[in-house]
Order: sequence, then C-alpha cells, then structure tokens
Amino acid sequence: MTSSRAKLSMSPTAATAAGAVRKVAVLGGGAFGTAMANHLASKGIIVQLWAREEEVVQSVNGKHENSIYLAGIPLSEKVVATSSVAEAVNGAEQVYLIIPTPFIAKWLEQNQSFLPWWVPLVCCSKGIEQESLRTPYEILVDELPGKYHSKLAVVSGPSFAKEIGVGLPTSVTCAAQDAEVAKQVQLALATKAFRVYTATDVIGAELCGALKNVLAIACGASDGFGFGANARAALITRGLAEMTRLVVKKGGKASTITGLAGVGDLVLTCSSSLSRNYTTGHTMASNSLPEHKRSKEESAKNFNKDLAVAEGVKTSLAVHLLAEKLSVEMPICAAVYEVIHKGVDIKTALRKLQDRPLVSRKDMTTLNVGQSWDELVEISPEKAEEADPDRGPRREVAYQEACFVEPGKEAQRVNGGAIAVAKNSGVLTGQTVATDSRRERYRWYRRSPPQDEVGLPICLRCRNRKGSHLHAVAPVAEDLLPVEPGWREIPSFSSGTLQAREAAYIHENNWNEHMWEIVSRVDFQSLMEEGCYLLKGVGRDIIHRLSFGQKVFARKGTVLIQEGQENSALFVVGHGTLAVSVKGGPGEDVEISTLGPGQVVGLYTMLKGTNASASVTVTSEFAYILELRHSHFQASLEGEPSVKHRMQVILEQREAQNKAAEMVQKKTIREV
Ligand SMILES: NC(=O)c1ccc[n+]([C@@H]2O[C@H](COP(=O)([O-])OP(=O)(O)OC[C@H]3O[C@@H](n4cnc5c(N)ncnc54)[C@H](O)[C@@H]3O)[C@@H](O)[C@H]2O)c1
Ligand SMILES: O=P(O)(O)OC[C@H](O)CO
Repeated sequence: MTSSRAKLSMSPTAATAAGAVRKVAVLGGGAFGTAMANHLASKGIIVQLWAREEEVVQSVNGKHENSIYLAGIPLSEKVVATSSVAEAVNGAEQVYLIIPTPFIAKWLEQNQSFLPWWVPLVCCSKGIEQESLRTPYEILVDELPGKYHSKLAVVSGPSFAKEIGVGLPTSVTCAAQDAEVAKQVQLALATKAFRVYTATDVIGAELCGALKNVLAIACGASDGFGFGANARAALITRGLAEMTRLVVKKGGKASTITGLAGVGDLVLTCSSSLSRNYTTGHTMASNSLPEHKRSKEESAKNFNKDLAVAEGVKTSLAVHLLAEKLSVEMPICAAVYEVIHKGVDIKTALRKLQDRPLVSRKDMTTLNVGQSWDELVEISPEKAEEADPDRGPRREVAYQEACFVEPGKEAQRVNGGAIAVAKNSGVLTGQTVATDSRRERYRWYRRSPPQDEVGLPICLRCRNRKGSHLHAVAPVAEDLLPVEPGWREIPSFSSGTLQAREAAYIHENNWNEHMWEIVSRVDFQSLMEEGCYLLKGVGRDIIHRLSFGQKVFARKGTVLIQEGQENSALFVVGHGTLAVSVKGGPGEDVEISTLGPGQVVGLYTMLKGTNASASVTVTSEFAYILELRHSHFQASLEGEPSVKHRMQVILEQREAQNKAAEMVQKKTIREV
C-alpha cells in the first residue's frame, strides 16, 4: 500500500495535479509564446522555449529579450530558448503549443515523436485551417495518436501578448474535454494578475477565438474609413450574432460565447490597435483612401496575404467555407472574405452590409416547433424575457452538459437531480430540456442541434443538487426557447435499469485518488481502436467522437443491463470486470462470460432491437466504463460500410452463445 502510494505521488500526473509544476515547454517563439513563457517563468517555473528562428534563440538567451517578436520586454532568466524541440520538451510537466494555426499540422508531422503524451498539451493558437476547416484542437486530435487526446487543452480569451509581457491583469479560459486537465493548466498559469477560468467547451472556445480575428479585420477597416464608434459597435454586435450562429451550429455552448473566449476576446480585438487583425483591417482601409494616392492594384500588392501574421486573414476563407457548408448566415465575415480573397473593394463591401434588406426581429411567441434556428437567433434576450415572463430570471434555469438521447421518453428524476430524455415531438432539429431552479419542473426548448454529427436530438443533463459540478448557467435567450408553453412536473424517481444504474454511478466529486489515476491512464479511444472488433478500420475521427460518451465509475454490483429489460446503451470497459449472466432457474444466475478492459457489451440488444437477453453486472470493486447511447453509436457509424458486415458476424456469434446459454438454463448441457 505504502509503496504503491509513493509510486503514484511520483508520477507526472500526481505532481501536476498538485499544482507543483516545475518545468514546462513552450513551443513557439512568437509574441504570444514568448509572453506566456515569461508569465510562467514569473511563477518560478523553468521554461524551455522552442523557437524556430536562431536569432530568437540567441536574443532570448543572450539579451533576455525576444527582439524579433516581443521587442522591449525584458524576459526572466528562467526562460531558456532552444532550437531543438527534443530539448525543449525534456522533463516538461506541461507543454504549450503556440504557433500560428496554418503551420500546426506540418509542424506536428515533423515533431510529433518528441511530444510527451502523458502531460497536458495546451494549444493557445487561434484560427481555422484553410484546407481542412479544422480548429487547432481538431488538428491535434487528427494528427496525434489517441493516447494524447485525454491530455489536450486550449487557452483562449482576451490576451494581448504585449500586456501579458508587462504583467498587466489578464483573464483567460482554459478548455479541455477532461476537466481535471483544465484544472492542472489553471493551477500552472494562475497568478493574481492572470486569472484562468476552466471550461469543457473546447470547440466553442476555439471557434470564438478564430472568428473574432475575422470580425476584428472588419472593425479595423470601419475605423480606418472613419465610420465612427456607432458603426464599430454595430459590427461587434452583429458579429457576435454571426459568432453565435456558427458556434452553436458546431455544438458549442452559449455560455462560451458570453464568456471571455467569446465576447471578451471579440470586444478586445475589435477595438484596439494592439490587435494585429484590427490593424490589418485598418491598414487595408486607410491604404485604399484616395489621399494615399494608391491604385487598387498597389493596395492589393501592399497587403501580402501569405506573410500576414494576422490569423484572421487566412481564417476568413475557412470561415466562409465553413459557413457555406453549414448553411450559416455570416454577412460580416463574408465581406471580409470577399475583400481579402476575391479582391472586392473594401468600402463597397462594408457599404453592402448596410444595404442588406431590413429585417424585423421576430417575437419568440410566434415561433413554432420546426422553425429553423436561423430565425431563432434573431431574438434579443430582452425580447425573450419579455415574451416569456413565466420563465423567470434566466439565471434560475440550471442545466449542464449536452448528452445524446433517444426520442420517446419522458423526463425522469435521477439521483437527486434530473435526467431528461427527448420527447419525440416529430421535430428532427433537436431539443433541449432545462429545469427550473428547484429542479421540480422541466420544459423543452429548441436548440441548434448537433444533428450534422449524430442526427439526433439532444438534451441537457442536470446533475445532483449537492454535486460540486452543478452550476446555474444563464442560457442566452437567443439560443434557448421553449417549444411548448408551461412547465411539466418531473415525475418522481421510478424503478428501472436506467435509473438504478445511474443512481449507482459514483459521481466525480466522490472519485478518490485511485480513480483519478485510472481516469488519467485509461484511453477509451485507443481501447476502441485496438480492442473492438466492430470498430476495426473505422475512421479515427468517428472513434474519437464516440470516446466523448459519458465516462463513469460504477460500484460493484451495479446492474448495467438487466435481462428481459430494455437497454439503450453500449458499455466499453476501461477498468475492472463485468459479468454477463442469464437466469438459470428461480433465484439462480448462470455466468456465461466475464468482460475486462477493451471489451464492449450491449451490442446485441442494439442490433436486434430487443430487450436484453442477459444481465451485465459489475464484479470488481468498481468499473470505469464508457457509456454510449445506442442512438448516438448507430448514428455515428452510419455510412461505415465494413461495420454492417461485422455487426452481422457479432449477431451470429451472440445467437450461438445464447443457444448455449439456453441449454444451460434447461440443464441440457449438464446431461451431455
Ligand atoms: N500575439 C498575441 O497577442 C496572441 C494572443 C493570443 C493568441 N495568439 C495566437 O498565438 C498564435 C501564435 O501567434 P504569435 O503572436 O505568438 O506569433 P507571431 O505572429 O508573433 O509570430 C509568428 C510565429 O510564427 C512562427 N512561424 C512562422 N512560420 C512558421 C512555420 N512555417 N512553422 C512554424 N512556425 C512558424 C514564427 O516562428 C513565429 O513564432 C496565433 O495563433 C495567435 O492567434 C496570439
Ligand atoms: O493581435 P491579434 O489580433 O492576433 O489578437 C491577439 C489576441 O488574440 C487577443 O486576445
């Protein structure tokens, strides 16, 4: 016991979790990499800064200044620069990747082998890759093996390198799929002058960071023409609406848009000449003014797209393509794209925005089930409040985390909180449920669905009232509108496998040290890639998406699947053992197999669409499992040709197994 504890406390995870980070690597010697390196060093952390340019290495090591990218700011002696990635990451307990988005994929191809997979890998880049339309996080997920994925995090928010460099107060968001990883990064970065908020909405934080760059170009241009503060405020506000539409369409959260990574960074970048993106727009506009006596051709030459460090330049093309692909209306971003990539005159593009047909803001009470999301986002929060007095202060609506559910179920109380499953109202565009502040009533809301990804409705899950993870989040009225008038009572706890199972899960706030160690070690993506016959050859992006299912610890004795009852989930075992058993006679269970890490159970009922033919029970002290709803699983695998065949094979195997089990039940096997 003593020795295993001692071993644990020496593991990199434990050291990082305790906040005792001593050495980090910052990969990228531009302005932001240097500022972040200096900030971390100000906490006494040894920072190994990788820079691409030898002059940067020499300047940092010789003069303690990055005279190329962050001139005039003295750097701590704890920042040591190197041109070797291997040297930079040596012994690092956290790695910060801070290079412009267009170079990330190539950089990873060349340097991936040096990157440690067991420590947080934090990306601070803001942009969208032109060719693939991927955010930095999506690039990392695609380009790095599964073992890295649980340690990925992003940092976003209003943070000019120059201000961080001189220690001015700054607040940012660190988002990670794994809340514990975000917490570790928070601990490493936080100081009195540098606040870090954690979040789990990685895609939302990244898209906000990328979009604000494009919008800042528009604001800079508007200011460059002298259009005034009214015009800039309108661009920021309508830009926010564009940001909201895209982020929500991609599955991001409303709370991210109203937070530091969204509004915070948008306001900063759109109104300060410290921003390279704003300045780019400003320069484009002022260069095109007649007093500069430049021809249009000269201006175009002057503005070299390939050398620009302003991420918004390249991102504007990516946003244009993404908006087209997802049918999201983004007129301001489209204008920036047209100017930069289509050679449209900048003033004409901005004026065109003013000339758009006048629209009336729709009253939410006129909206019906089935109306499109684009209509909904036109409604202001004030209007929504006004139109729905019954809803009360928005802060009183508590919800947390989306999960994929099957239609046709009523909401049910689970474990002191409420789990609500989508009620099939014939709407394929997705719904959301939220409870009132006392979690006694619920109602349905329409929400932009992640249906492009899974084709299913979603709902929001409320956690245990006492759980540390329950928080009241104010939904932006624009993205959360009731489908039907009035509230419904949440029925009281009823029996059934689903409720009993969920009630037996050990909630995150009760996880012990051993469990956290298991969480950091178990990589469901690799387990599914390597261990699941059904998923052999299936695209990594799909398996990656599947690995985002609910990860839980279930106590010994928890019945995950009950023979004869409906089952709507698959379980991937990450740790521990499960027993598969059938009833052998009154009060007698016959164990037909044992499952361990990497194995999947629940496929048969999904494939046959019948009630469970066997029970599955946790037999180890506890089991760490990934729970995947059938509907989510099936929708994710749609269009994977090889999967159908394998499903058939599994079905046949299970039928043979069931026959054998039946013989056991009838005792015929023992007679043979
Ligand atoms: N500067 C800021 O205030 C700030 C703040 C937050 C986030 N960011 C983000 O950080 C990222 C990096 O920006 P920055 O301001 O540190 O950079 P920068 O514009 O100061 O410098 C450009 C960087 O790109 C690197 N680079 C150029 N060509 C490269 C290539 N082919 N491969 C790899 N690297 C190459 C250079 O070495 C240099 O480090 C961007 O995504 C930016 O949006 C910047
Ligand atoms: O200089 P910009 O325009 O790249 O903006 C820097 C940061 O992203 C601001 O948060």
